[in-house]
Parts: sequence; structure tokens; C-alpha cells
Amino acid sequence: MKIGIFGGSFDPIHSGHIEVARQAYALLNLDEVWFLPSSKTPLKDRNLTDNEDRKHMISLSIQNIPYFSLCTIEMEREGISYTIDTVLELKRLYPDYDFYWIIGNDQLKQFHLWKEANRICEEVKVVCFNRDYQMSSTKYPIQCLHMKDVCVSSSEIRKGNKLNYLCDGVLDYIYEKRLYVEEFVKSRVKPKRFEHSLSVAKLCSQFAINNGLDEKKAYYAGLFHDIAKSMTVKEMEPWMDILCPENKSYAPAVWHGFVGSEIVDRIFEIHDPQIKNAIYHHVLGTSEDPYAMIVFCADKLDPLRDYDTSYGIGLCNENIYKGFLYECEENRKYLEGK
Ligand SMILES: Nc1ncnc2c1ncn2[C@@H]1O[C@H](COP(=O)(O)OP(=O)(O)O)[C@@H](O)[C@H]1O
Repeated sequence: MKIGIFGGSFDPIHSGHIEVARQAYALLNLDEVWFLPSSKTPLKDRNLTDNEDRKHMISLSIQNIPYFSLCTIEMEREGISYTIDTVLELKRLYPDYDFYWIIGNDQLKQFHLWKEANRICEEVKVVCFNRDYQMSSTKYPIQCLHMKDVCVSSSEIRKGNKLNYLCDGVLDYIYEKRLYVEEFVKSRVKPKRFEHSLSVAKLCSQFAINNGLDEKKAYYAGLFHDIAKSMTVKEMEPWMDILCPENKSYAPAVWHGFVGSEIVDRIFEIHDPQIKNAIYHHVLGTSEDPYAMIVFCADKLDPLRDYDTSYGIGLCNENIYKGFLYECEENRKYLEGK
């Protein structure tokens, strides 16, 4: 049996990984490719997402490809995983198999840092694929193979970019398990705005729980409510022209709600109408849908604000409609006093 071993953190797995494995399978005439998620690697200092979640996302991505499978030996081992140890263990477990170790070009560039790099090349055949239009040269006996570039990385996905490079079901799982989602927002707004978004999201959850509503839905509406806040008027204008030109008569400070509701749909693939509606109306408080009331109130009552919000928070926890009426009144007084 000729087996390709494709190691990585897969945090998360994306279609670039799948394409590498497909090409390795075809070009090397392999019988199978095994995806081998790492636990702790010596060359990455970031804390990895939970093993179970990374394994699950791999399983979702490879479930329809019969010659791909998941190999968890590194995750099962304690401590830092060195490739040489994994190679030797695989050879011990499967003495009759012929192993091909698959890497992408970024790994080739740092291959000299891998523990016992020479020995790895003696024990298994190492093959490398181009990445981001690059194929470096190497002093190691590594076979270089070419594939059509798929320019995506897990780190871009963790920041909420290129989400269309995730395989079917993975984005739903990410939202279900709340993986990376705070990072999606953090990478798009200023630090203070991020703190506020997180705080509002938590307050939205609290209001939802106390009012018998869907906690996750409220959390996401709160987390993303200011997603368009860092956009300039010039950046928002084309969105406004398409979405709601009639609302351009409002002050531009209000526009981020309208634009944000469309950004969560188109960029973050959150299509829930109540989440979109809550973001759309959060600045003006013009919807009485429960999630819209929650976000409107939580935005105003964020405990990080420089005034005491405890009375309003108490009202919203008791009954969101009561809290909303109170907040609308407070807001009206505030605007009149301006
Ligand atoms: N888009 C891609 N094109 C080619 N190789 C890739 C690509 N993405 C990842 N790889 C390779 O897959 C392996 C695992 O990468 P991993 O660290 O899990 O993902 P990423 O590099 O995207 O954060 C590495 O050998 C890496 O070089």
C-alpha cells in the first residue's frame, strides 16, 4: 500500500489542504491519503483549537472521498509532536506500507528546522507542493510536485476571510461551536470597538436566556452588530446605494447598521433573518422583533459604558419589552438634550 501522510494543524482544514491531498493521490498513484492533525508542534506557538473540533472539521471535509482518512496518532501522544517520532511510529505500526510525507512550500522553507530532517528523508519519501505561487529549492532529497495554486491559509480563515474555502458543513460547525468567531470581528474593528462588541454579545446572551430566547442567536447578533463600524462613508456608500438608497438621508453615523446587516449575510454567511434585522435596526431601535430589542438595549446598556446601566439591565432581564420601552425613552431624552 502506498500511503500519503498529510500532517498539519488543520486549524481549520480548508480546500487548499484538500487540493494538495487530491493532487498527491493522483500524481503519486497513492492508495490512500491520511490526514494527520498535530497536537502541539515545535514550530507553532499558537494555542491550537480543541483536538475534537479540528478532528470533526477534517471528518466533515473528507467524508465523501473514500481514499482519504483521518489518522490521530499525534493527537493521542502527549507533549510536542516531532515528525520523526511519528514517522517511526507509523513504520512500526504498518511495516509493509510505503509512506509519502506531504508538505507545502512554507514547510519546505523551514524544513532544516525540523528535528532530524535528514533522517526523515531517509525513512520516508518527502514530497512538496507549491504554495502561493512559490516553489523553493532545497538541499534535501525532496520531490517537488506542482498543482494549481489555491491561495488560502487557515490563519486567513480564522480572521473571517475566504470563508468560501471551507468545505461543506464546516462553517456551520464553526458557528455551532463558536470557534474563531470573536476573531472574525476582532480583525475588522478597532480594539475598543471589539471590547464593546464582545461585551454587548455577552449581555445579549444574558437577556436571551432570561427571556426564554435563543442564546446563540442573540450572542451573534450582539457580536456582529458593529461589524461595519470601522468602514468609512466612502466604503459604505456603494452598499447603501444597492441596499437602501432611501436611507441615505440618515446621518452617515447611522449607516453602519444597514451595511452591517448585509455584511454578516454576504461575507460571514449568517443568513438568519432575525440576526440581520437586529443589526439593521440596532442604531435607531426601529424594530420590535425580540432580538432587535435585545441588541438595541444591550448596545446602550453595555457595562463598559461610562454610566451606570444596572437599572436598565435589570429591566431587560425581567422583560425585554419593558426594558426596550425604557431604553427608547432614555434614548429620546438623551437625543433631545444633545
Ligand atoms: N493553500 C495551500 N497550498 C499548498 N499547501 C498548503 C496550503 N495550505 C496548507 N498547505 C500545507 O498543508 C500543511 C498543513 O498546513 P496547516 O499548518 O494545517 O495550514 P495553514 O498553513 O493553512 O495554516 C502544510 O504542509 C502546508 O504547507
